[in-house]
Amino acid sequence: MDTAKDEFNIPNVIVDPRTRTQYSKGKFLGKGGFARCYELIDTTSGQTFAGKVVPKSMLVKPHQKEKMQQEVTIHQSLNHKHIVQFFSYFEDENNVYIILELCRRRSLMELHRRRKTVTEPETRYFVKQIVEACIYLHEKRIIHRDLKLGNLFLNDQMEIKIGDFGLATRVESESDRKRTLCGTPNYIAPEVINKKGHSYEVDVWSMGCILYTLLLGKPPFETSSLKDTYSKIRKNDYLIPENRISREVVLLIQRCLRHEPYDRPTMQQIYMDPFFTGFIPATLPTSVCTVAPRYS
Ligand SMILES: COc1cc(C(=O)NC2CCN(C)CC2)ccc1Nc1cc2c(cn1)c(C)nn2-c1cc(Cl)cc(CCC(N)=O)c1
Repeated sequence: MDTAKDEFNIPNVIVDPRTRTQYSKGKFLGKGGFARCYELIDTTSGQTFAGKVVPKSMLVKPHQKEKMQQEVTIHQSLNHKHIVQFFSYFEDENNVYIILELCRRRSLMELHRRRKTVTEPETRYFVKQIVEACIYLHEKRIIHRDLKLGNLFLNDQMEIKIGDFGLATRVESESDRKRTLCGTPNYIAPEVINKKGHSYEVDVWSMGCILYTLLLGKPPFETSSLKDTYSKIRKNDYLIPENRISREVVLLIQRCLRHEPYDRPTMQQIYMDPFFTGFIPATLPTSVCTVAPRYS
């Protein structure tokens, strides 16, 4: 067995001791938090996965171990068309490995960066899939808490797959309000900044930010400093140029970005919103990663 190691102590052949599956290490895909992500190829089936690799040297403090365990426990429990499939989790002497569904078209972040704004039919197509997955999560009493373009992965069929449950949590009861969030969500809700209790409504807030960013080309509260962004979020200070997008989606964004959590719609109510009565393409070509589609 080839035990050659590169600078990150990842052997070129990785073995899952439980299933005895052998993976060869492929292309570096990117990094996030403590993790580095690689293509991992099952040497028997030839199937390629996204392998998140976390050095154990990064998991020394108890709360870091607990956070990793929480991510695995939650992600392992999920099974939905629009959520990244969790396949396996194992470790060797140096690293922890999480074997996940590979999404070859990367994420909405790259599409957004390339396209700047997307059309309303594309937005309905993507957001409908995200909301279906969130209805499933909230029914299982799970809050994702870090819905953002970079966590909304895309497969070769241009289907959405929600990933990265590193900030996700389980709500103990319907009245349970979470008080802590260790980490900094990208589209952070005001009740999290103000350290009030928070719950499912933080994912709805993120949906408002995602809708705004896809359609208008930049996030609603963006400034040059985190402090100023937090101040705008606290004051609910954002503008929607109403002449550029339809009335329905202006109203939907405004409802999702209401300062008070209980004033926001549930995911089910978003799903039933008039915005989704507009044209929704059944599929999208991969060309939308670079150019707007022409609807026949
Ligand atoms: C073929 O599939 C992919 C390719 C690429 C890619 O082309 N990355 C290039 C690699 C070379 N450098 C120079 C530019 C980016 C990136 C992601 C791919 N797929 C891909 C990546 C995936 C997943 C599924 N599928 C999952 C699940 N988790 N992660 C994951 C995990 C981490 Cl820790 C970091 C990143 C990178 C940040 C990001 N949001 O893309 C991703």
